[in-house]
Amino acid sequence: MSHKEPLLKVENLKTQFFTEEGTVRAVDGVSFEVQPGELVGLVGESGAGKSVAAQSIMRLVEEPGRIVDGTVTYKGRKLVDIEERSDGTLEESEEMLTQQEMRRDIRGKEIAIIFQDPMESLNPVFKVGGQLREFIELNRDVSSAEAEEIAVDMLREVGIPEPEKRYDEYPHQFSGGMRQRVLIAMALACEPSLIIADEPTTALDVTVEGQILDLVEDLREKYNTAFVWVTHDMGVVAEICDSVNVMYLGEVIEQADVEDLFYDTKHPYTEALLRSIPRPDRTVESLDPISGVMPEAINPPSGCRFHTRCPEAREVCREAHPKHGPPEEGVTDREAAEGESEHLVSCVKYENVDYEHSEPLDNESTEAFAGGLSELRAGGDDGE
Ligand SMILES: Nc1ncnc2c1ncn2[C@@H]1O[C@H](COP(=O)(O)OP(=O)(O)OP(=O)(O)O)[C@@H](O)[C@H]1O
Repeated sequence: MSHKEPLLKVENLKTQFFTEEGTVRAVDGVSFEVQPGELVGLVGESGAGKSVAAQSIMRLVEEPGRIVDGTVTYKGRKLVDIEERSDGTLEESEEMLTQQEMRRDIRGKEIAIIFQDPMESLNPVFKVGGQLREFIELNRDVSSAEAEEIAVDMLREVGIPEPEKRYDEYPHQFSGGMRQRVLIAMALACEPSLIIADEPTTALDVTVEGQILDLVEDLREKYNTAFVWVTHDMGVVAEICDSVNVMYLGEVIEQADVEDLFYDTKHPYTEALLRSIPRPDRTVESLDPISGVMPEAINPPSGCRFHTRCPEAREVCREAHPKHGPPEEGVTDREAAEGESEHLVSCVKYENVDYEHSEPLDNESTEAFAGGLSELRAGGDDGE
């Protein structure tokens, strides 16, 4: 979203799962950028496609999933460069890195990933220090003794008390927060330029989450590491993100700097997400969960995908798929989107179509308040 050369550029990324029930369009034309040292949020409800987008960047999508289109450029190298031909077959460019090159040059060293559940990433039968040391040895050109030294330093760096002693302990001897710190240590161990963090604090209680977010802020300043931060929690977004991509059913529907997103909100979905969390400038009484449950990504609604739940939906939203562009002056084509405005939104009400004259859709009667977004509300409530 800026004229500088970004660290990471994701363009029109599409990832689908080919299941017996049909094709799941998990990520459906997502574009965003990450500048060096920037913390970029990917936010949205469960099933929006955040995790699959994160996995796609690292080429870690598993069967029956496949990246079917798009480009991911990192420091000028093509992590993904796939084009869907008109006959539906896929063409990978020659520039696209092989899986071997991804393993050798990118994963761990250049881009590290932190998952929500540290127990998935840490082997319970090996000591924490040994796992950390092995990872460092594998990815950096150092001896075993040097790797051990770096590992202990990293444990200290992420705030683990008595790191020499904890080095010799097993994962189950660490609390959830401490385990997450170990994963952050592991992610940082090879001094990557980018860390992709997939809901790394969701399982933690609010106090520990706050400590981890503070730690990430400190480390980011020290190492100038950029982050892509996947979360469903707007409270987390407010606390640490520089810029934000709001996802709904596989699409980014609003992207902006964090201040603009919160104080100059454009998309009714973002508005709804923000209403569902407590904020200092709004009373708790006004908390309002989003009505309805997110539809399936196999059969996304026609037109604007949010129209079935949108309080501002009109007839036209059922038919017209909104373009992604700056909200001002109804500018909608991609050239304009790449111009001045850094705030992009996909909503028909900002386009020069017949929104004004279109009949409102009565969503409240068609979609009962089904109590969707319980997860989001829980995140928000905890944040109080
Ligand atoms: N292995 C799979 N097979 C089929 N569909 C999948 C698979 N993995 C993900 N999906 C589908 O892809 C879509 C996006 O899922 P994704 O996990 O990225 O959502 P998310 O926004 O990260 O939500 P969550 O926070 O629940 O992980 C969903 O519709 C999901 O059901």
